[in-house]
Order: sequence, then structure tokens, then C-alpha cells
Amino acid sequence: MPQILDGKATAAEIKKELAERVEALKAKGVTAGLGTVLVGDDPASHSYVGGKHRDCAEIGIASIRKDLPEDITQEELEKEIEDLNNNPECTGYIVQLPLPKHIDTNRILEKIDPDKDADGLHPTNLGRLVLNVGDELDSPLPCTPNGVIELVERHGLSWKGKKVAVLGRGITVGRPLGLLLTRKGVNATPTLVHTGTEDVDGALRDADIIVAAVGQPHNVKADQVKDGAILLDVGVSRIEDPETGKKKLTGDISPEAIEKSSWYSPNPGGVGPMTRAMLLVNVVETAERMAAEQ
Ligand SMILES: Nc1nc2c(c(=O)[nH]1)N[C@@H](CN(C=O)c1ccc(C(=O)N[C@@H](CCC(=O)O)C(=O)O)cc1)CN2
Repeated sequence: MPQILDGKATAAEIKKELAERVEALKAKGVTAGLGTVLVGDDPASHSYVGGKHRDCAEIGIASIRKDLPEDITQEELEKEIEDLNNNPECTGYIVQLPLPKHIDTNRILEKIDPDKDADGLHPTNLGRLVLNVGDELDSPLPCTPNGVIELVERHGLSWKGKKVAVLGRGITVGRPLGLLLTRKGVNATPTLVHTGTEDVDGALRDADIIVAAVGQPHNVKADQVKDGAILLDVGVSRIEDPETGKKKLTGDISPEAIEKSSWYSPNPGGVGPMTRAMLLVNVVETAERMAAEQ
């Protein structure tokens, strides 16, 4: 019977720890403040950003919210970014992804002040992750990959020496996760599996741990998973529930594959809540660095 990697409970534990650090910052006269930039009307993005602000309120972090129209120009959006760079009440911020197609996302990410980058997606911070394999990092880590690592470790499991197949090579999950897995404190051996991979089945069957982040419902099948593997389900899809006829969230891993695992993260309730918790970690750590420099 597979055991559950409980993201909700683990995120709650992390938030409790962070609330104490937020209080300690306040005692030093520093209030951490998260800014969010949300462009357009995508309901899922609105719901994620709403969740981020609720989390902040729960642990005493202030909120600055910029909800902007779908037809905003690149130049106007860059001005909004500049505004957050210069706002002392905003100690860290994120630009909710994806952005509309007419916006150059990489140029926007590059405009974020790397010292206020709460998502760890600025090229300087990704570069620090590439350059520094061994020592403690004093820069933010991308939230979902960091949440995946933490979720496994907080259940008493280790990545050390494990063969890990990461399904997907996107910028918010697959690519940075590959970098995190090879850090000296983690010491796993990742294989990035993507649309150009010839032997997908072989790579998955060989893996001790599979992280699936493609957003295709039940894409990982039982015959692709070795008995006792650990399965982390990151991708999200909305499918029709055959019993109710209503849309429901589901992950990339099929129920039959989960049956063969030793541990799995449910979706929803696994990596999603950890993504939110790791954002709070970045906001608190950024504010702590600012406080230390005062
Ligand atoms: N700037 C960023 N954009 C996006 C990121 C990111 O890390 N930074 N990741 C995703 C979306 N995301 C956060 O922004 C996110 C996704 C899912 C969840 C979550 O808690 N999901 C719940 C289910 C929620 C529901 O019921 O709708 C779960 O898995 O239990 C949180 C955050 C893309 N964009």
C-alpha cells in the first residue's frame, strides 16, 4: 500500500516555522512584503495569486497586488516591474506565469531586481544555482523544484544516490529541478525526459523516483513504473469526473501506476501546497537578508 507525501500537512508545518521568523523580523523593524504581478483574466492564475496573498496574511507578511489588463504592452508592464523594484514596502515579488503571448517573458524576468526575486527565476539567481553546487546558497530557489525536494526530505526519505526521472523540461519545474538534484546536499542522479527523448519507457522504468511535470492527465502508466518507486505528481489538468460530470483537477500519474509505488504525492494536495510554502520561504529569507544589511 503506497504511503502519501502529504503536501498540505508539510506546508502547514513550514508556515508555522515561518510565522515565528516573520515575528522576529518585525521585532527588528522589518515587515516582509510580497508583491504579485498578474496579467489578464486566467481563472487558474487568479486563484494561485489569491492563494499566495492568503498565505501571506496567515503568517504576517504584507501584500502588494498588481492586477493588470490582458492587453498591457511590454513597455507598460516593464514600468510596473520598475515600480516594484523601487517600492521599499515590497521586499520580494513574483510575476505570475504564464504571461500573455505578446509579452516577452524572459525580458520581464530579467527586469526583476534579483534581490527581490521571490520566485528564484531571475537569470542571476538561476546562474547562482548553476555556479554553486556545494555551499549554502544565499539566493532564492525556484519554488516548485524546491518544494519537491523538501516534500520528500520532510517525510524522512533521501534523494542520495537515487536515479530520478524528471518528466518535462519547463523553466518553472524540470530544468531547475535537474540543477537542484545534483547539488551536493541532495546528490541524486537526474535524467530529464522530454519530447526529444527516444526511450521514455526505459528512462522511467529505470528510475527510483519519478517527477512528472507535463500537464497531461494520467500520462505515466503502471508498466512504465518500477515496483516501489517514489512518484511525485506535479502536472495539473482539469478533466471531467465520470461520476458527477463536473470538471476536477488531476495529475500526470495514473491511479494504476500509483498502486505500484512505495510513496506518492497526491494531486491536488501534494506539490501544489509546497510551491506556495516555498514562495513564503523565499520572501522571508529575502527580508532576512535585507534586515542583515541594514
Ligand atoms: N511566477 C510563477 N508562476 C507559476 C508558478 C510559479 O511557481 N511561479 N507555478 C505554477 C502555478 N502555481 C504558482 O504560481 C501554483 C500551482 C498550484 C498550486 C496549488 O496549491 N495547487 C493545489 C490545487 C489548487 C486548486 O484547487 O486549484 C494543489 O495542488 O493541491 C499552487 C501554486 C504556474 N505559474
